[in-house]
Amino acid sequence: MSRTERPAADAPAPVAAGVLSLRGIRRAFGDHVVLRGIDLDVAPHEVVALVGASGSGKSTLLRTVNLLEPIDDGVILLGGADVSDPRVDADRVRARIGVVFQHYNLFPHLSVLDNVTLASRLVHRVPRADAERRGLELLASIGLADFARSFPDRLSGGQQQRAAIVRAIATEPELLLLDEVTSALDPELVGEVLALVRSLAEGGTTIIMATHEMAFAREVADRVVFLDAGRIIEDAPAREFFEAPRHARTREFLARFRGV
Ligand SMILES: Nc1ncnc2c1ncn2[C@@H]1O[C@H](COP(=O)(O)OP(=O)(O)OP(=O)(O)O)[C@@H](O)[C@H]1O
Repeated sequence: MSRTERPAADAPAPVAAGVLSLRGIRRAFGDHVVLRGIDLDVAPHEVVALVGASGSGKSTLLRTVNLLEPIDDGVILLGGADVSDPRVDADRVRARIGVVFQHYNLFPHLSVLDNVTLASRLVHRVPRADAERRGLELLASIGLADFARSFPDRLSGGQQQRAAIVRAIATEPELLLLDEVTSALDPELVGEVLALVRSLAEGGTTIIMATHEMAFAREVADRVVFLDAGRIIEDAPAREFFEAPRHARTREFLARFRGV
């Protein structure tokens, strides 16, 4: 299912424009300042894990990237273009970003295949036959081809979440945002969803994933960004983040995840 192979580990840093750059992102709900000036750059093929305590602002940050949450201040560059400009068509920006939330939001009244192909057909105007061919390939790649014509309620939670993930990549987005995609699953279903995320990461998909799965972040992410009360406290290569965190707040946070 990979679109682009990830460059070899020793390849030079990509010279292409970053996929995403955030500068000074600020968001408050009334007096509650949730994002306090976030700067973040994501390069092509990078997998960034966004970690932090509950309420630290991870979901809000992902929602701002997808323009689902307005910002009070700052700039969002997607592929080098300022998409935080109020004159920008938010739907067109969203069409370039795949998003999967904690609760798999498949449309219950559409077949699994229609769910997977909907955005391609309606937003990207891909002919139905082509969209369905691609959708079936994607469903086959996650072992769900036999459920293509079923409604989502025939699937387990893990199967639904995997279908939601392939739906998000069916349009070949520039960036995939995953917001705690395993948090609502029974523990025995978590592994199958993480395996799919791992294969996308290995295939070169650019991903930002908010997660509480520290072992997974350590294994799959290139970088880990630690958000604490709306600020990025640490932003480091995954190995360095877990083995030699620089900040006391990071160490405190990681101490809660024994065995990582
Ligand atoms: N629409 C809203 N109105 C008011 N407060 C909000 C709104 N959305 C988020 N918040 C607040 O913003 C803070 C950050 O929430 P957010 O969901 O971004 O945190 P999080 O790090 O993703 O947490 P979790 O790990 O529990 O999902 C929380 O205090 C939350 O109550």
